[in-house]
Amino acid sequence: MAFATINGITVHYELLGDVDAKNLVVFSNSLGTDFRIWLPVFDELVDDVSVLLYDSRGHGLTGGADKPFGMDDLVDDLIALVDHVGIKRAVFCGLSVGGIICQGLWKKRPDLVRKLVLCDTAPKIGTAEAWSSRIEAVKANGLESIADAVMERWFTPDFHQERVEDLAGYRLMMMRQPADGYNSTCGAIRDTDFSDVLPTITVPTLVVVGDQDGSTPPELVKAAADRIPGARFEIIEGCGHIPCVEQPEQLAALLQPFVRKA
Ligand SMILES: O=C(O)CCC(=O)CC(=O)O
Repeated sequence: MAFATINGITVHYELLGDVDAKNLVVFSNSLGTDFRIWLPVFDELVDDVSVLLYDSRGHGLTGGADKPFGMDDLVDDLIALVDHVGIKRAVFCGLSVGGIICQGLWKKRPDLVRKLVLCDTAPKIGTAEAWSSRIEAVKANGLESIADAVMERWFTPDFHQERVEDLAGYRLMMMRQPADGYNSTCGAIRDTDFSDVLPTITVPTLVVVGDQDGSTPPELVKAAADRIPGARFEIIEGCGHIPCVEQPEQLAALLQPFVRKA
């Protein structure tokens, strides 16, 4: 558990392994989660893969929820954290809004990126109307009022039935995010479209999606992969929006050889 002051806010991060490791992966979390979503994947990784985990602005133990922020802030935080830790180049793996942040990182600082792993993400997610009405619902009635609908999108019916305790835990994780941080992140997603960035990506890129993702469906994610020259697209079976939680073995089995390949 480590903290740094980055761009005027406290950022919570964890470096597991060696900052100079060739196989270093930086993970960026999704809306309504903190970096613990990646721990089931970390458990599957072999010794020569090191990881940097962090909570994005307005989420987890990272500050910044008290002032409005946008995608530029989220991308600048990742760049500043990577510089702070002393990483020269790494594989960046982002889930959903975390994947959008990684696209923004590629746009601003391609020198930092060895490879990209984009999970359940797209250059543009959802419509402006849907994001604005979600923000209004959270302002009016809090995160609990949307929690059940979010869980339907995050996890498959099998997960709901068979992993009742985990479902309750991840529901709590979502509801414990600061509502203002959640809403600023919704606004950042609403106001971002990196469609023109994808064709500029020149590093090896792996794009994955859960076959039952209710937030960023396979067609949307496949369309994103199709815009990235040479990108590999893979579907994770029996999985909703959060493969690192629902199918960590399948995600690790794709991620690990991709990261380790010279
Ligand atoms: O998960 C994200 O980062 C954004 C996509 C989304 O809407 C997730 C959800 O369904 O709440």
